[in-house]
Amino acid sequence: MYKGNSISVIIAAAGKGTRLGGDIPKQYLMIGSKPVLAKTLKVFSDMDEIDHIFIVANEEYIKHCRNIVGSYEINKVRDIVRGGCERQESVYNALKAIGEKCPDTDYVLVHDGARPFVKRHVIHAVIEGTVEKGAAVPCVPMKDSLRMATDEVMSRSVDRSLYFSVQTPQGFRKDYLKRAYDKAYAEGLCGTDDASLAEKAGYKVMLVKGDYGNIKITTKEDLPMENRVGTGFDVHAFAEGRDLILGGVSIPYERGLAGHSDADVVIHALMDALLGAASLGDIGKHFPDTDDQYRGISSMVLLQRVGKLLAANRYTVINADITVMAQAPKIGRYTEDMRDNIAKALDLEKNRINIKGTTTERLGFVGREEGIAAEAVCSICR
Ligand SMILES: Nc1ccn([C@@H]2O[C@H](COP(=O)(O)OP(=O)(O)OP(=O)(O)O)[C@@H](O)[C@H]2O)c(=O)n1
Ligand SMILES: C[C@](O)(CO)[C@H](O)COP(=O)(O)O
Repeated sequence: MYKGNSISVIIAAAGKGTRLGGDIPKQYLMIGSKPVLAKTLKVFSDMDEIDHIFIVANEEYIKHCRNIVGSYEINKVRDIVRGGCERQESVYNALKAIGEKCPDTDYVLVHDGARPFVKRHVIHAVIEGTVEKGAAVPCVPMKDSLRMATDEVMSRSVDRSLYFSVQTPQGFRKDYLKRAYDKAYAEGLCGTDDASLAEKAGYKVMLVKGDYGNIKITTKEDLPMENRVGTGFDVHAFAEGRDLILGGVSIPYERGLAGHSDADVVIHALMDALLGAASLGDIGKHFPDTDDQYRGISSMVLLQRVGKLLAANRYTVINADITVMAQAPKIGRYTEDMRDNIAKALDLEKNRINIKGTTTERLGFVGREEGIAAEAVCSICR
């Protein structure tokens, strides 16, 4: 209860997300460990000022919505209402549900399910404005210069200080919003937001301070970047009669490394780091040493495949840092060529790859020159 008033929130989440594209509507995409819609709902559900939440969802996602409400412990959800073809129709359906299920509601906030970054201070400002003036919307000043297209090729500048970008939640006295929507429905009026319908019904709308971070996820550029790290470690023993291949470079030495493939320990550590960062398992899973097709294969070929696999999962490699532990031979003079090879296989700039060599001061199996070990750390994003 907010100062003796009951507040219901409509979360409009019945859109298809056509401008963003993809297999599922944007409100169900994951941001970190939570779906967009769960993040949005949680903000309102955790606020004492909010009494009731009504979600609007596409018919085929109502069950999924119910699961989100249960899994992410969203409280105060009174109904999940079927959406309409347009946002306006979806909100109207929820408004009718509020009338039936929570008739005690004094104020209604309407918020886009696709605005998960809304902050409490914006919601507070909207509530205060709504209680004071009957209708309030959050907005932010335009940052870019504005031009109005006058025909297909020409345009003229516009005074941007007169214009604001409007966000949600938009708050209204319930009777104002109901009247505005009833009128719009009866007269076939349309608006891109709730405030425009309230205005068409003759109500004045107060502007309150929004937040530039309160974006509506609309196109793929609006999705936050996901950064991940991975580590990889590999060891191969020296063997007589084999070539020594490190980072795709054939290094002149009296022995090579034993293995099913070319035993390029540097590339193996790197591939495990990349696969690990993307939660795609490890090289044993993708290129098992029980499979004859990988006998003697160049690890650079496998690295290219790992790069493609990451790209297919929309990951981009940011950088990789590799430490090669070898008592002998000294690898310093070959690291530039290794970096070139790796950058080429992953289609990256060379400065995203670093390779360092170290001895182990004659300690352990590396120190006894029984084999070579490599460790890789990488970071990827999507
Ligand atoms: N019929 C609709 C259309 C939209 N919305 C919701 O209204 C909000 C703002 O709409 P928009 O960004 O246009 O979402 P979509 O309609 O999904 O996007 P697009 O126009 O790209 O298809 C979103 O949370 C969306 O789920 C809704 O509840 N019902
Ligand atoms: C309601 C809204 O988010 C306010 O900015 C916006 O009007 C929705 O417009 P859309 O065309 O449905 O994206």
